[in-house]
Amino acid sequence: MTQNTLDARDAGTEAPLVSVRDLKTYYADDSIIASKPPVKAVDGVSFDIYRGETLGLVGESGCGKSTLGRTMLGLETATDGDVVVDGTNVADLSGRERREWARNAGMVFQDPEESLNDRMTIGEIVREPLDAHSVGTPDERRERVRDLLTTVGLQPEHYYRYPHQFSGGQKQRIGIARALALEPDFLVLDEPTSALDVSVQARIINLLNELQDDLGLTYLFISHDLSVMKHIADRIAVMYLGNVAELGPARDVFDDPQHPYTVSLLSAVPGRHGTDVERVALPGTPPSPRDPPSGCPFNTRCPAKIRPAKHDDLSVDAWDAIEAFREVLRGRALGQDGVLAEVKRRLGFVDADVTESVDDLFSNVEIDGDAWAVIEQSIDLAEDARYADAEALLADEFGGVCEERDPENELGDGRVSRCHRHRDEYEDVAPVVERRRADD
Ligand SMILES: Nc1ncnc2c1ncn2[C@@H]1O[C@H](COP(=O)(O)OP(=O)(O)OP(=O)(O)O)[C@@H](O)[C@H]1O
Repeated sequence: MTQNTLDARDAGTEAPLVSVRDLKTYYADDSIIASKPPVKAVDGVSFDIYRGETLGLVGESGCGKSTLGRTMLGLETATDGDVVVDGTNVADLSGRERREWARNAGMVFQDPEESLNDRMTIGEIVREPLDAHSVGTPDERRERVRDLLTTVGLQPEHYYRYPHQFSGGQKQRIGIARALALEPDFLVLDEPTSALDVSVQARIINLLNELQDDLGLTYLFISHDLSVMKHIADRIAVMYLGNVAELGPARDVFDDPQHPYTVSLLSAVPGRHGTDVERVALPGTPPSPRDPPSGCPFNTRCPAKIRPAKHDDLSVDAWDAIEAFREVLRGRALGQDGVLAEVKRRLGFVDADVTESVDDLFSNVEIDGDAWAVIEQSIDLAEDARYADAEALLADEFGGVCEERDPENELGDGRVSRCHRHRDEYEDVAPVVERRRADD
């Protein structure tokens, strides 16, 4: 990206190529028997992508990256919100217009093995979009394919070969040539290097960077791997459970992460800037996108969660035990069949698994006074299979602001970090994470 582009954006005079506003993509459960809540794969995402830039989208598996990319291309239908490309709302397009939009955008997929049809020649694979849109004469199309093969670093003679004759990196070049066939302005690159060896990854990233400069392309580059982003992204959006937790210029996100989730992701990148950043291990697993937590989506695993002041004296071990017990309760509440639970309650059933979890979690930690009284009440409810009530009691007592309210973006200057800790009344993220890690 040029300095002029950056200046224009800073001055607010450059219009974005793509604007995503409060985008939601939910997958409904179609089964008639036991219908569950929808999977909230993308749950209220907003950002802009400017012409000629690469926005890196990073996050753990299942956080909604692919769904977001596919929705932006009109390959999934948004449940709510807008994707506006060059002033046109993708959701409003239909028929011919949607085909036209598809022409101006393309997608490169993770696994070149799977995305290339082994029974077609390379020429046919790359030519397919040109044939589908009846671009030029057959001779012109063949010529264009030969040019495209050269553009991505292959040979025109490869036209009549088959995918199995190529290496992983070469196959990804074929996938890129195909995505470029219709001269798109905007490309979604979904983990395009994840299936490749590190040295091949670097070559594909170089190719993508060169193509961007030569053809003025705009990229959404999806990866679960933050270290890859360093080599390609101008800005980075960090996604967690269907939401963007943090977004900012790549260098700022790397050098000065603001959101606790980014802090923990970065701590897992080996040898970051040669520093010896200690790893922040996240407890538990991401919650189900069918049943995201209330308040901040990251609150169930956050290493900097704001705790209610009245329980300031509880140790890190005590908090870990309480959070782990709450996760057990949430899991059981989610898997609970209402009728079966009612029958168990009436029969005076005691949930032995809960008793075992309680022994496991609480036998070696000290929790006294009011806090323990509430935990005991919750254990009684859980042993009666009243998991949701047990969890609600703990949420009331130990929840705090992170569970009560979804944080807004609390930063300015082109950066986003949705965390309550950026407000003046709370201590900053970094010292809290550091202290809790030291106490661990
Ligand atoms: N067609 C579908 N029907 C129902 N649920 C889906 C569908 N596609 C994705 N999901 C669910 O939506 C959530 C987000 O999935 P998505 O593939 O977008 O995440 P991701 O971050 O790209 O993960 P990965 O890196 O593993 O591909 C997951 O819980 C996934 O199981």
